[in-house]
Amino acid sequence: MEEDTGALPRKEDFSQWYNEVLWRAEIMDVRYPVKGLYVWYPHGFAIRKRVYGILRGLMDRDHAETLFPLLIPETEFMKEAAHIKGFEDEVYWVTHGGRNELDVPLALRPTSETAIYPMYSLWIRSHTDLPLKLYQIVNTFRYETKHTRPLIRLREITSFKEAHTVHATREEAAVQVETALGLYREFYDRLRVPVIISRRPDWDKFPGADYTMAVDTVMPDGKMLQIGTAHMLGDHFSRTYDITFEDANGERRYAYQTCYGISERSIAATISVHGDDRGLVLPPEVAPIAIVIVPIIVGKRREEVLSAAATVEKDLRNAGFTVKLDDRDMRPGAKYYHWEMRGVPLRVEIGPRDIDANTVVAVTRLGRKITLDRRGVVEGVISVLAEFGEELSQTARQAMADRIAVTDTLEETAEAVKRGVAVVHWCGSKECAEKIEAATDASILGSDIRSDLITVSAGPCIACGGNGTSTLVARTY
Ligand SMILES: Nc1ncnc2c1ncn2[C@@H]1O[C@H](COS(=O)(=O)NC(=O)[C@@H](N)CS)[C@@H](O)[C@H]1O
Ligand SMILES: [Zn+2]
Repeated sequence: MEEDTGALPRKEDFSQWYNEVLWRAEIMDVRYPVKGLYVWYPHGFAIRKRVYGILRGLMDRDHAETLFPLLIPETEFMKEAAHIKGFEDEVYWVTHGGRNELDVPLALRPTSETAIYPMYSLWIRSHTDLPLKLYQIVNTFRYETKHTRPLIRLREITSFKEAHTVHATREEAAVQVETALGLYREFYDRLRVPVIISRRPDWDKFPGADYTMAVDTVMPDGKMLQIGTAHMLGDHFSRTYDITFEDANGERRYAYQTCYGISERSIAATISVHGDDRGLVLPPEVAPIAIVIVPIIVGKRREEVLSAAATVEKDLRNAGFTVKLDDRDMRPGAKYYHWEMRGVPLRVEIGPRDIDANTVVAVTRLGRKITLDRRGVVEGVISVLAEFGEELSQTARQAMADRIAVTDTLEETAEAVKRGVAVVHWCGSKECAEKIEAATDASILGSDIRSDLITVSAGPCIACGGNGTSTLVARTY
Protein backbone atom coordinates (compact mmCIF):
# COMPACT_ATOMS: atom_id res chain seq x y z
CA MET A 1 0.00 0.00 0.00
CA GLU A 2 1.02 3.63 -0.47
CA GLU A 3 3.24 4.78 2.44
CA ASP A 4 2.06 7.38 4.96
CA THR A 5 2.47 10.89 3.70
CA GLY A 6 1.67 13.90 5.89
CA ALA A 7 -0.80 14.39 8.71
CA LEU A 8 -4.48 13.40 8.61
CA PRO A 9 -7.13 16.10 8.47
CA ARG A 10 -8.27 16.94 12.01
CA LYS A 11 -11.06 14.68 13.24
CA GLU A 12 -13.33 17.70 13.64
CA ASP A 13 -13.31 17.90 9.82
CA PHE A 14 -14.97 14.53 10.13
CA SER A 15 -15.91 13.91 6.51
CA GLN A 16 -12.35 14.44 5.22
CA TRP A 17 -10.88 12.66 8.24
CA TYR A 18 -13.08 9.60 7.60
CA ASN A 19 -12.26 9.37 3.89
CA GLU A 20 -8.53 9.74 4.49
CA VAL A 21 -8.26 7.36 7.46
CA LEU A 22 -9.91 4.60 5.40
CA TRP A 23 -6.90 4.43 3.10
CA ARG A 24 -4.16 5.63 5.46
CA ALA A 25 -5.11 2.89 7.97
CA GLU A 26 -5.52 0.45 5.06
CA ILE A 27 -9.22 -0.32 5.63
CA MET A 28 -10.83 0.25 2.21
CA ASP A 29 -9.70 1.14 -1.29
CA VAL A 30 -12.45 3.32 -2.73
CA ARG A 31 -11.07 3.38 -6.26
CA TYR A 32 -13.08 0.38 -7.52
CA PRO A 33 -14.77 1.43 -10.78
CA VAL A 34 -18.41 0.80 -9.70
CA LYS A 35 -20.21 3.43 -7.60
CA GLY A 36 -21.06 2.21 -4.10
CA LEU A 37 -18.72 -0.82 -4.30
CA TYR A 38 -15.39 -0.78 -2.43
CA VAL A 39 -12.42 -3.10 -1.82
CA TRP A 40 -11.29 -4.40 1.58
CA TYR A 41 -7.54 -3.97 2.21
CA PRO A 42 -6.14 -6.88 4.23
CA HIS A 43 -5.91 -4.76 7.42
CA GLY A 44 -9.56 -3.70 7.09
CA PHE A 45 -10.55 -7.27 6.35
CA ALA A 46 -8.74 -8.47 9.49
CA ILE A 47 -10.77 -5.96 11.53
CA ARG A 48 -13.98 -7.14 9.81
CA LYS A 49 -13.09 -10.76 10.63
CA ARG A 50 -12.75 -9.93 14.34
CA VAL A 51 -15.86 -7.73 14.50
CA TYR A 52 -17.97 -10.43 12.82
CA GLY A 53 -16.30 -13.10 14.95
CA ILE A 54 -17.78 -11.35 17.98
CA LEU A 55 -21.17 -11.08 16.25
CA ARG A 56 -21.15 -14.80 15.28
CA GLY A 57 -20.24 -15.72 18.83
CA LEU A 58 -23.32 -13.87 20.10
CA MET A 59 -25.63 -15.18 17.35
CA ASP A 60 -24.46 -18.79 17.76
CA ARG A 61 -25.75 -18.83 21.35
CA ASP A 62 -29.23 -19.65 20.09
CA HIS A 63 -29.34 -19.21 16.31
CA ALA A 64 -28.07 -21.50 13.55
CA GLU A 65 -26.02 -20.01 10.71
CA THR A 66 -27.06 -20.87 7.17
CA LEU A 67 -26.75 -19.64 3.57
CA PHE A 68 -29.42 -18.85 0.98
CA PRO A 69 -28.95 -18.07 -2.72
CA LEU A 70 -28.15 -14.57 -3.93
CA LEU A 71 -30.62 -14.60 -6.84
CA ILE A 72 -34.37 -14.32 -6.18
CA PRO A 73 -36.94 -15.04 -8.93
CA GLU A 74 -39.21 -12.10 -9.72
CA THR A 75 -42.22 -14.38 -9.03
CA GLU A 76 -41.21 -14.72 -5.38
CA PHE A 77 -39.90 -11.18 -4.96
CA MET A 78 -43.12 -9.60 -6.23
CA LYS A 79 -45.43 -11.41 -3.77
CA GLU A 80 -45.33 -9.08 -0.72
CA ALA A 81 -46.83 -5.76 -1.81
CA ALA A 82 -45.46 -3.52 0.96
CA HIS A 83 -42.05 -5.15 0.70
CA ILE A 84 -41.92 -4.58 -3.05
CA LYS A 85 -43.07 -0.98 -2.64
CA GLY A 86 -40.21 -0.36 -0.22
CA PHE A 87 -37.57 -1.96 -2.41
CA GLU A 88 -38.72 -1.58 -6.01
CA ASP A 89 -36.41 1.41 -6.62
CA GLU A 90 -33.44 -0.33 -5.01
CA VAL A 91 -33.40 -3.80 -6.54
CA TYR A 92 -30.80 -4.86 -9.12
CA TRP A 93 -32.13 -7.33 -11.69
CA VAL A 94 -30.29 -10.05 -13.61
CA THR A 95 -32.05 -10.47 -16.97
CA HIS A 96 -29.62 -12.52 -19.04
CA GLY A 97 -27.56 -15.70 -18.76
CA GLY A 98 -24.87 -15.23 -21.36
CA ARG A 99 -26.69 -13.98 -24.46
CA ASN A 100 -29.93 -15.72 -23.49
CA GLU A 101 -32.65 -13.60 -21.99
CA LEU A 102 -33.93 -15.24 -18.78
CA ASP A 103 -37.60 -16.19 -18.84
CA VAL A 104 -37.87 -15.06 -15.22
CA PRO A 105 -35.74 -12.03 -14.21
CA LEU A 106 -33.72 -12.62 -11.04
CA ALA A 107 -33.30 -10.02 -8.27
CA LEU A 108 -29.98 -9.59 -6.50
CA ARG A 109 -31.12 -9.89 -2.87
CA PRO A 110 -31.49 -6.42 -1.24
CA THR A 111 -32.31 -8.47 1.90
CA SER A 112 -33.41 -12.08 1.92
CA GLU A 113 -37.02 -12.38 3.12
CA THR A 114 -38.23 -13.32 -0.37
CA ALA A 115 -35.44 -15.91 -0.79
CA ILE A 116 -35.85 -17.48 2.64
CA TYR A 117 -39.59 -17.48 3.31
CA PRO A 118 -40.64 -19.75 0.40
CA MET A 119 -38.22 -22.28 1.91
CA TYR A 120 -39.53 -21.69 5.44
CA SER A 121 -42.96 -22.54 4.01
CA LEU A 122 -41.61 -25.94 2.92
CA TRP A 123 -39.72 -26.55 6.17
CA ILE A 124 -42.26 -25.56 8.81
CA ARG A 125 -45.09 -28.04 9.41
CA SER A 126 -45.67 -28.34 13.13
CA HIS A 127 -45.39 -26.22 16.27
CA THR A 128 -42.55 -28.57 17.20
CA ASP A 129 -40.57 -26.97 14.34
CA LEU A 130 -40.79 -23.64 16.18
CA PRO A 131 -39.16 -21.39 17.17
CA LEU A 132 -36.85 -21.39 14.16
CA LYS A 133 -33.94 -18.93 14.47
CA LEU A 134 -31.55 -18.77 11.52
CA TYR A 135 -29.12 -16.11 10.32
CA GLN A 136 -26.69 -15.58 7.47
CA ILE A 137 -23.83 -13.17 6.81
CA VAL A 138 -23.88 -12.35 3.10
CA ASN A 139 -23.51 -9.57 0.58
CA THR A 140 -26.70 -7.79 -0.43
CA PHE A 141 -27.33 -5.19 -3.14
CA ARG A 142 -29.32 -1.96 -2.96
CA TYR A 143 -29.34 0.60 -5.74
CA GLU A 144 -28.97 3.49 -3.31
CA THR A 145 -29.70 6.79 -5.04
CA LYS A 146 -28.54 8.94 -2.12
CA HIS A 147 -24.83 9.78 -1.70
CA THR A 148 -22.92 6.48 -1.33
CA ARG A 149 -20.15 6.25 1.30
CA PRO A 150 -17.69 3.43 2.18
CA LEU A 151 -18.95 1.25 5.06
CA ILE A 152 -21.92 3.60 5.54
CA ARG A 153 -24.11 3.72 2.43
CA LEU A 154 -23.16 0.98 -0.04
CA ARG A 155 -24.68 -0.44 -3.16
CA GLU A 156 -23.06 -3.76 -2.32
CA ILE A 157 -23.39 -4.36 1.42
CA THR A 158 -20.59 -6.90 1.82
CA SER A 159 -21.17 -7.79 5.48
CA PHE A 160 -24.93 -8.04 5.93
CA LYS A 161 -25.83 -10.16 8.98
CA GLU A 162 -29.54 -10.93 8.65
CA ALA A 163 -31.48 -13.07 11.14
CA HIS A 164 -34.93 -14.47 10.34
CA THR A 165 -36.94 -16.09 13.12
CA VAL A 166 -40.31 -17.89 13.14
CA HIS A 167 -42.60 -18.26 16.20
CA ALA A 168 -45.96 -19.78 17.11
CA THR A 169 -47.38 -16.58 18.62
CA ARG A 170 -47.16 -12.81 18.19
CA GLU A 171 -46.10 -12.49 21.86
CA GLU A 172 -43.14 -14.82 21.32
CA ALA A 173 -42.11 -12.86 18.22
CA ALA A 174 -42.35 -9.60 20.20
CA VAL A 175 -40.08 -11.11 22.87
CA GLN A 176 -37.63 -12.11 20.14
CA VAL A 177 -37.44 -8.49 18.93
CA GLU A 178 -36.45 -7.48 22.48
CA THR A 179 -33.95 -10.35 22.65
CA ALA A 180 -32.41 -9.17 19.36
CA LEU A 181 -32.05 -5.64 20.77
CA GLY A 182 -30.32 -7.06 23.85
CA LEU A 183 -27.92 -8.98 21.61
CA TYR A 184 -27.19 -5.83 19.59
CA ARG A 185 -26.54 -3.85 22.76
CA GLU A 186 -24.10 -6.55 23.89
CA PHE A 187 -22.41 -6.53 20.48
CA TYR A 188 -21.92 -2.77 20.57
CA ASP A 189 -20.74 -2.92 24.18
CA ARG A 190 -17.98 -5.23 22.96
CA LEU A 191 -17.08 -2.65 20.28
CA ARG A 192 -17.22 0.05 23.00
CA VAL A 193 -19.80 1.91 20.86
CA PRO A 194 -22.64 3.60 22.81
CA VAL A 195 -26.14 3.19 21.32
CA ILE A 196 -29.61 4.62 21.66
CA ILE A 197 -32.54 2.32 20.85
CA SER A 198 -35.91 3.67 19.69
CA ARG A 199 -38.96 2.70 17.72
CA ARG A 200 -38.98 4.17 14.19
CA PRO A 201 -42.11 6.11 13.17
CA ASP A 202 -44.45 4.10 10.97
CA TRP A 203 -43.37 5.82 7.75
CA ASP A 204 -39.78 4.72 8.43
CA LYS A 205 -40.44 1.10 9.37
CA PHE A 206 -39.09 -1.83 7.35
CA PRO A 207 -41.30 -2.49 4.29
CA GLY A 208 -43.80 -5.18 5.27
CA ALA A 209 -43.15 -4.95 9.01
CA ASP A 210 -45.56 -4.17 11.87
CA TYR A 211 -42.91 -2.02 13.54
CA THR A 212 -39.16 -1.41 13.48
CA MET A 213 -36.85 -0.95 16.47
CA ALA A 214 -33.62 0.82 15.55
CA VAL A 215 -30.16 0.99 17.13
CA ASP A 216 -28.45 4.35 16.49
CA THR A 217 -25.20 5.97 17.53
CA VAL A 218 -24.08 9.60 17.34
CA MET A 219 -21.21 10.16 14.90
CA PRO A 220 -18.48 12.79 15.54
CA ASP A 221 -20.23 15.26 13.22
CA GLY A 222 -23.37 15.04 15.33
CA LYS A 223 -25.34 13.05 12.75
CA MET A 224 -27.00 9.78 13.82
CA LEU A 225 -26.04 6.51 12.12
CA GLN A 226 -28.48 3.61 12.18
CA ILE A 227 -26.24 0.64 13.03
CA GLY A 228 -28.87 -2.06 13.49
CA THR A 229 -32.58 -2.74 13.20
CA ALA A 230 -35.00 -5.35 14.50
CA HIS A 231 -38.37 -5.77 12.83
CA MET A 232 -41.62 -7.30 14.06
CA LEU A 233 -43.09 -8.85 10.91
CA GLY A 234 -46.27 -10.16 12.56
CA ASP A 235 -47.98 -12.60 10.20
CA HIS A 236 -47.74 -10.44 7.06
CA PHE A 237 -45.04 -12.51 5.40
CA SER A 238 -46.35 -15.85 6.70
CA ARG A 239 -49.72 -15.14 5.01
CA THR A 240 -47.95 -14.06 1.79
CA TYR A 241 -45.58 -17.06 1.74
CA ASP A 242 -47.94 -19.54 3.40
CA ILE A 243 -45.76 -20.30 6.42
CA THR A 244 -48.20 -22.28 8.56
CA PHE A 245 -47.87 -24.88 11.32
CA GLU A 246 -50.17 -27.36 13.03
CA ASP A 247 -50.61 -26.29 16.66
CA ALA A 248 -50.96 -28.64 19.64
CA ASN A 249 -54.72 -29.03 18.93
CA GLY A 250 -54.14 -29.92 15.30
CA GLU A 251 -55.25 -26.48 14.08
CA ARG A 252 -53.37 -24.99 11.10
CA ARG A 253 -52.07 -21.51 12.10
CA TYR A 254 -50.04 -18.77 10.42
CA ALA A 255 -46.63 -18.25 12.01
CA TYR A 256 -45.30 -14.96 13.46
CA GLN A 257 -41.89 -13.68 12.39
CA THR A 258 -39.08 -11.25 13.12
CA CYS A 259 -35.94 -10.28 11.25
CA TYR A 260 -32.98 -8.19 12.38
CA GLY A 261 -29.92 -6.92 10.57
CA ILE A 262 -26.48 -5.40 11.03
CA SER A 263 -24.06 -4.33 8.29
CA GLU A 264 -20.49 -3.00 8.05
CA ARG A 265 -21.87 0.22 9.50
CA SER A 266 -20.84 -1.49 12.76
CA ILE A 267 -17.24 -1.03 11.57
CA ALA A 268 -17.89 2.54 10.38
CA ALA A 269 -19.17 3.33 13.89
CA THR A 270 -16.17 1.71 15.62
CA ILE A 271 -13.72 3.64 13.40
CA SER A 272 -15.59 6.94 13.72
CA VAL A 273 -16.44 6.93 17.41
CA HIS A 274 -12.97 5.96 18.68
CA GLY A 275 -10.63 7.47 16.06
CA ASP A 276 -8.57 10.63 16.71
CA ASP A 277 -6.29 13.09 14.89
CA ARG A 278 -3.56 10.47 14.64
CA GLY A 279 -5.80 7.82 13.05
CA LEU A 280 -7.61 4.68 14.16
CA VAL A 281 -8.07 3.77 17.79
CA LEU A 282 -9.17 0.12 17.94
CA PRO A 283 -10.69 -1.71 20.92
CA PRO A 284 -8.24 -4.55 21.80
CA GLU A 285 -10.85 -7.17 20.91
CA VAL A 286 -10.96 -6.13 17.24
CA ALA A 287 -7.38 -4.94 16.70
CA PRO A 288 -5.53 -7.18 14.20
CA ILE A 289 -2.34 -6.26 16.09
CA ALA A 290 -2.96 -5.74 19.83
CA ILE A 291 0.64 -4.90 20.78
CA VAL A 292 3.59 -3.54 18.82
CA ILE A 293 7.04 -3.87 20.38
CA VAL A 294 9.48 -1.09 19.50
CA PRO A 295 13.12 -1.71 20.47
CA ILE A 296 14.93 1.53 21.38
CA ILE A 297 18.29 0.86 19.84
CA VAL A 298 21.14 3.09 21.03
CA GLY A 299 24.83 2.61 20.51
CA LYS A 300 26.57 -0.73 20.76
CA ARG A 301 23.86 -2.57 22.81
CA ARG A 302 21.78 -3.19 19.64
CA GLU A 303 21.97 -7.01 19.77
CA GLU A 304 21.12 -7.08 23.47
CA VAL A 305 18.06 -4.87 22.98
CA LEU A 306 16.82 -6.84 19.97
CA SER A 307 17.09 -10.16 21.77
CA ALA A 308 15.32 -8.75 24.87
CA ALA A 309 12.55 -7.49 22.58
CA ALA A 310 12.29 -10.89 20.89
CA THR A 311 11.88 -12.60 24.26
CA VAL A 312 9.07 -10.23 25.29
CA GLU A 313 7.42 -10.82 21.90
CA LYS A 314 7.55 -14.60 22.49
CA ASP A 315 6.12 -14.28 26.04
CA LEU A 316 3.23 -12.10 24.83
CA ARG A 317 2.50 -14.30 21.81
CA ASN A 318 2.50 -17.41 24.05
CA ALA A 319 -0.03 -15.59 26.23
CA GLY A 320 -2.30 -15.39 23.17
CA PHE A 321 -1.77 -11.79 22.03
CA THR A 322 -1.26 -10.80 18.40
CA VAL A 323 2.10 -9.06 18.70
CA LYS A 324 4.30 -7.33 16.15
CA LEU A 325 8.01 -6.69 16.81
CA ASP A 326 8.92 -3.71 14.65
CA ASP A 327 12.67 -4.10 14.13
CA ARG A 328 12.75 -2.07 10.89
CA ASP A 329 15.69 0.26 10.48
CA MET A 330 13.63 3.40 11.24
CA ARG A 331 13.47 6.11 13.90
CA PRO A 332 11.21 5.02 16.81
CA GLY A 333 9.03 8.11 16.24
CA ALA A 334 8.29 7.07 12.66
CA LYS A 335 7.28 3.64 13.95
CA TYR A 336 4.97 5.17 16.59
CA TYR A 337 3.27 7.24 13.87
CA HIS A 338 2.84 4.20 11.59
CA TRP A 339 1.17 1.98 14.24
CA GLU A 340 -0.89 4.78 15.79
CA MET A 341 -2.41 5.43 12.35
CA ARG A 342 -3.43 1.75 12.26
CA GLY A 343 -5.01 1.90 15.70
CA VAL A 344 -2.73 -0.53 17.58
CA PRO A 345 -3.98 -0.29 21.19
CA LEU A 346 -0.64 -0.82 22.96
CA ARG A 347 3.02 -0.12 22.28
CA VAL A 348 5.79 -1.72 24.36
CA GLU A 349 9.16 0.07 24.30
CA ILE A 350 12.38 -1.65 25.34
CA GLY A 351 15.75 0.13 25.54
CA PRO A 352 19.06 -0.34 27.40
CA ARG A 353 17.75 1.45 30.50
CA ASP A 354 14.80 -0.94 30.64
CA ILE A 355 17.09 -3.94 30.37
CA ASP A 356 19.21 -2.66 33.25
CA ALA A 357 16.12 -1.89 35.34
CA ASN A 358 14.44 -5.15 34.27
CA THR A 359 11.34 -3.22 33.11
CA VAL A 360 9.47 -2.41 29.90
CA VAL A 361 7.49 0.76 29.11
CA ALA A 362 3.88 0.28 27.95
CA VAL A 363 2.20 3.19 26.14
CA THR A 364 -1.49 2.95 25.27
CA ARG A 365 -2.85 4.39 22.01
CA LEU A 366 -4.49 7.10 24.12
CA GLY A 367 -1.07 8.13 25.44
CA ARG A 368 -1.03 6.62 28.95
CA LYS A 369 2.51 5.51 29.85
CA ILE A 370 3.05 2.65 32.36
CA THR A 371 6.35 1.06 33.43
CA LEU A 372 5.91 -2.70 33.80
CA ASP A 373 8.12 -5.13 35.66
CA ARG A 374 9.77 -7.40 33.03
CA ARG A 375 8.81 -10.56 34.95
CA GLY A 376 5.09 -9.63 35.15
CA VAL A 377 4.85 -8.25 31.63
CA VAL A 378 1.99 -10.58 30.56
CA GLU A 379 -0.20 -9.80 33.58
CA GLY A 380 0.70 -6.13 33.22
CA VAL A 381 -0.33 -6.03 29.57
CA ILE A 382 -3.58 -7.87 30.30
CA SER A 383 -4.63 -5.28 32.88
CA VAL A 384 -3.45 -2.29 30.81
CA LEU A 385 -5.47 -3.49 27.81
CA ALA A 386 -8.53 -4.13 30.00
CA GLU A 387 -8.33 -0.59 31.40
CA PHE A 388 -7.82 0.74 27.87
CA GLY A 389 -11.04 -0.93 26.71
CA GLU A 390 -12.95 0.56 29.64
CA GLU A 391 -11.47 3.97 28.90
CA LEU A 392 -12.70 3.70 25.29
CA SER A 393 -16.23 2.87 26.52
CA GLN A 394 -16.32 5.77 28.97
CA THR A 395 -14.87 8.31 26.53
CA ALA A 396 -17.30 7.28 23.78
CA ARG A 397 -20.24 7.30 26.18
CA GLN A 398 -19.36 10.77 27.45
CA ALA A 399 -18.95 12.06 23.87
CA MET A 400 -22.45 10.83 23.06
CA ALA A 401 -23.92 12.22 26.30
CA ASP A 402 -22.43 15.62 25.40
CA ARG A 403 -24.36 15.52 22.11
CA ILE A 404 -27.77 14.73 23.61
CA ALA A 405 -29.96 17.73 24.48
CA VAL A 406 -33.51 17.82 25.88
CA THR A 407 -35.30 20.71 24.13
CA ASP A 408 -38.77 22.24 24.57
CA THR A 409 -39.16 24.48 21.54
CA LEU A 410 -38.69 24.17 17.77
CA GLU A 411 -35.96 26.84 17.88
CA GLU A 412 -33.99 25.09 20.63
CA THR A 413 -34.35 21.80 18.74
CA ALA A 414 -33.09 23.34 15.48
CA GLU A 415 -29.99 24.49 17.39
CA ALA A 416 -29.44 21.16 19.19
CA VAL A 417 -29.52 19.03 16.04
CA LYS A 418 -26.63 21.00 14.59
CA ARG A 419 -24.33 19.18 16.99
CA GLY A 420 -26.22 16.03 18.02
CA VAL A 421 -29.56 14.53 18.92
CA ALA A 422 -32.48 16.39 20.52
CA VAL A 423 -35.00 14.71 22.83
CA VAL A 424 -38.39 16.39 22.37
CA HIS A 425 -42.03 15.66 23.21
CA TRP A 426 -43.96 14.69 20.08
CA CYS A 427 -47.64 13.75 19.91
CA GLY A 428 -47.04 11.12 17.21
CA SER A 429 -48.99 12.86 14.45
CA LYS A 430 -47.59 13.03 10.92
CA GLU A 431 -48.43 16.72 10.55
CA CYS A 432 -46.50 17.63 13.68
CA ALA A 433 -43.64 15.44 12.48
CA GLU A 434 -43.55 17.41 9.22
CA LYS A 435 -43.59 20.68 11.15
CA ILE A 436 -40.74 19.53 13.40
CA GLU A 437 -38.69 18.18 10.49
CA ALA A 438 -39.21 21.36 8.47
CA ALA A 439 -38.32 23.64 11.40
CA THR A 440 -35.19 21.67 12.34
CA ASP A 441 -34.01 20.39 8.92
CA ALA A 442 -33.62 17.04 10.72
CA SER A 443 -35.59 13.79 11.09
CA ILE A 444 -37.86 12.26 13.69
CA LEU A 445 -35.85 9.16 14.57
CA GLY A 446 -38.14 7.44 17.02
CA SER A 447 -40.04 7.20 20.31
CA ASP A 448 -40.11 4.43 22.91
CA ILE A 449 -36.47 5.38 23.60
CA ARG A 450 -34.17 2.97 25.48
CA SER A 451 -30.95 4.57 26.70
CA ASP A 452 -29.52 5.03 30.19
CA LEU A 453 -28.49 8.53 29.05
CA ILE A 454 -32.08 9.60 28.40
CA THR A 455 -34.99 9.87 30.86
CA VAL A 456 -38.21 9.23 28.97
CA SER A 457 -41.16 11.46 29.94
CA ALA A 458 -44.55 12.72 28.80
CA GLY A 459 -45.06 16.39 27.94
CA PRO A 460 -46.59 18.89 25.50
CA CYS A 461 -45.79 18.20 21.83
CA ILE A 462 -43.31 20.89 20.72
CA ALA A 463 -45.37 21.43 17.56
CA CYS A 464 -48.98 21.38 18.79
CA GLY A 465 -48.93 21.28 22.60
CA GLY A 466 -50.89 18.00 22.62
CA ASN A 467 -49.89 14.96 24.70
CA GLY A 468 -46.39 13.99 23.62
CA THR A 469 -43.73 11.47 24.64
CA SER A 470 -39.95 11.67 24.44
CA THR A 471 -38.78 11.35 20.83
CA LEU A 472 -35.38 11.59 19.14
CA VAL A 473 -34.80 14.25 16.48
CA ALA A 474 -31.46 14.36 14.61
CA ARG A 475 -29.72 14.71 11.28
CA THR A 476 -28.97 11.26 9.89
CA TYR A 477 -26.69 9.45 7.45
N1 LIG B 1 -27.00 0.83 1.85
C1 LIG B 1 -26.56 0.40 3.05
N2 LIG B 1 -25.23 0.35 3.31
C2 LIG B 1 -24.79 -0.10 4.51
N3 LIG B 1 -25.60 -0.52 5.52
C3 LIG B 1 -26.92 -0.48 5.28
C4 LIG B 1 -27.47 -0.03 4.05
N4 LIG B 1 -28.82 -0.13 4.14
C5 LIG B 1 -29.11 -0.62 5.36
N5 LIG B 1 -27.97 -0.82 6.06
C6 LIG B 1 -27.84 -1.37 7.41
O1 LIG B 1 -28.46 -2.65 7.41
C7 LIG B 1 -29.35 -2.74 8.53
C8 LIG B 1 -30.50 -3.69 8.17
O2 LIG B 1 -31.17 -3.19 7.02
S1 LIG B 1 -32.71 -3.01 7.13
O3 LIG B 1 -33.18 -2.66 5.81
O4 LIG B 1 -32.98 -2.05 8.15
N6 LIG B 1 -33.34 -4.39 7.62
C9 LIG B 1 -33.40 -5.47 6.83
O5 LIG B 1 -32.95 -5.51 5.71
C10 LIG B 1 -34.10 -6.64 7.48
N7 LIG B 1 -34.27 -7.70 6.50
C11 LIG B 1 -33.35 -7.11 8.66
S2 LIG B 1 -32.42 -8.45 8.33
C12 LIG B 1 -29.79 -1.31 8.79
O6 LIG B 1 -30.13 -1.14 10.16
C13 LIG B 1 -28.54 -0.51 8.45
O7 LIG B 1 -27.70 -0.42 9.60
ZN1 LIG C 1 -48.25 17.41 17.93
